[in-house]
Amino acid sequence: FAPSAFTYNTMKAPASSSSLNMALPEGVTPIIIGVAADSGCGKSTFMRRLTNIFGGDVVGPLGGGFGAPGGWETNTLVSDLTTVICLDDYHLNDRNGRKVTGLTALNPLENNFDLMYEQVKALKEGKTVSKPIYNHVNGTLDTPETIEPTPIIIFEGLHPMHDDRVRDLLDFTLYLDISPDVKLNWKIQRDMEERGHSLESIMASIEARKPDFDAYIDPQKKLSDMIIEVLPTNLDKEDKKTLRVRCIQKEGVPDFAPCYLFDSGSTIEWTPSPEKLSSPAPGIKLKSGPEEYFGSKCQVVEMDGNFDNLQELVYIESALSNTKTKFYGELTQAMLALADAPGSNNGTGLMQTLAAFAIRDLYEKKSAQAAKAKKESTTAAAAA
Ligand SMILES: Nc1ncnc2c1ncn2[C@@H]1O[C@H](COP(=O)(O)OP(=O)(O)OP(=O)(O)O)[C@@H](O)[C@H]1O
Ligand SMILES: O=C(CO)[C@H](O)[C@H](O)COP(=O)(O)O
Repeated sequence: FAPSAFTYNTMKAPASSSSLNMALPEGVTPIIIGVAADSGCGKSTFMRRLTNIFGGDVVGPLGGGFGAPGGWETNTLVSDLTTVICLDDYHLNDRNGRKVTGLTALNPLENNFDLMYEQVKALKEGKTVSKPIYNHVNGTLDTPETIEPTPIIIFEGLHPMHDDRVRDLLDFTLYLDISPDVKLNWKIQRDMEERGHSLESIMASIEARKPDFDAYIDPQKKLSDMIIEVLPTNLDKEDKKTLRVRCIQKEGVPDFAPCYLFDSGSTIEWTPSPEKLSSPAPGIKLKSGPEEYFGSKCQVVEMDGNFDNLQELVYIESALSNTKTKFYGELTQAMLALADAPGSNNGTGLMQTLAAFAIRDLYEKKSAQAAKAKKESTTAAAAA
């Protein structure tokens, strides 16, 4: 049984709190990434792309054994280098408790930011923590699980950037900004077609969450280093399925150089040759250039439309610079490895994969800096 990030919300952790993930190498400070999005906006899919880039087996939460008698639900996903922690685990009250307060889980008052801060800080310092678990099946707060730090720790969920103390600890932040129409389509696909919910209940749930989403979740996009915006296509106003995806990358983020098409600083609109990249109607168009996003200077790469043949993506890869890949074709290869994942024929998969390479690059730069600093301090100590 090979676990995938698609299943991690329902995996069972072993009753034991032992962990099989790789110990943190001496002197390495974990890098901490925040990924913010509403529920049902593609976080699990993105996590799957990210852990795929880092390689190593996804050993399952706390080292496998899930499904063991007496195991419990966990939201944590552990692989060799990465640990993905779901911030739902920091809900203050269980589902019944929220019925009493009358507040939604999106409201900051329903989340324990003091504990979140303490645990993000401890993990960043290389310490082990005992983290609560929010059980989405029962709506209960379950027995905490032991989390040991790995070199990369990802905090994904509703509020990674809401609390200043937590935000200051994050080395890189990402927001998945899914437009309301697209969000509804994805919800219908999952909750109606796969989970048997009615259209009315899906619409009612989105409506009920909207005020708190607007007040507490959406504002985090302004604070993010990278925003992946998913919108309906501009190529055909009648087309409700095709997506336009924009990767908004802030300038001036330490150790992060934005990706662009053809020429840095230029504004480019590009319709790839249909001989080299076949696409179904309404076609495909790319753009790249500098923009302002809520007062910050950014570099934006955009793809509108779908492609027919994933192998041909290498043509687009050849036009992209600063992808942080290690060899030509690695981007296409990473997309091909997860060809079955949602968004593999459009800009959502492409931009998520670019984000994953950016995070790998950041990790490698920070590790190299830590190794250099350690060597210098050892040399200085020996000389003294
Ligand atoms: N790029 C995409 N293209 C098309 N559909 C997508 C894409 N990403 C996600 N979806 C759809 O949205 C659904 C939710 O995606 P996913 O489970 O990754 O979101 P999530 O943010 O992890 O959700 P939750 O927080 O509720 O667990 C998927 O089942 C799929 O139907
Ligand atoms: O927004 C959510 C997840 O990101 C959930 O609504 C929240 O965690 C509460 O969960 P549930 O609805 O299963 O009680």
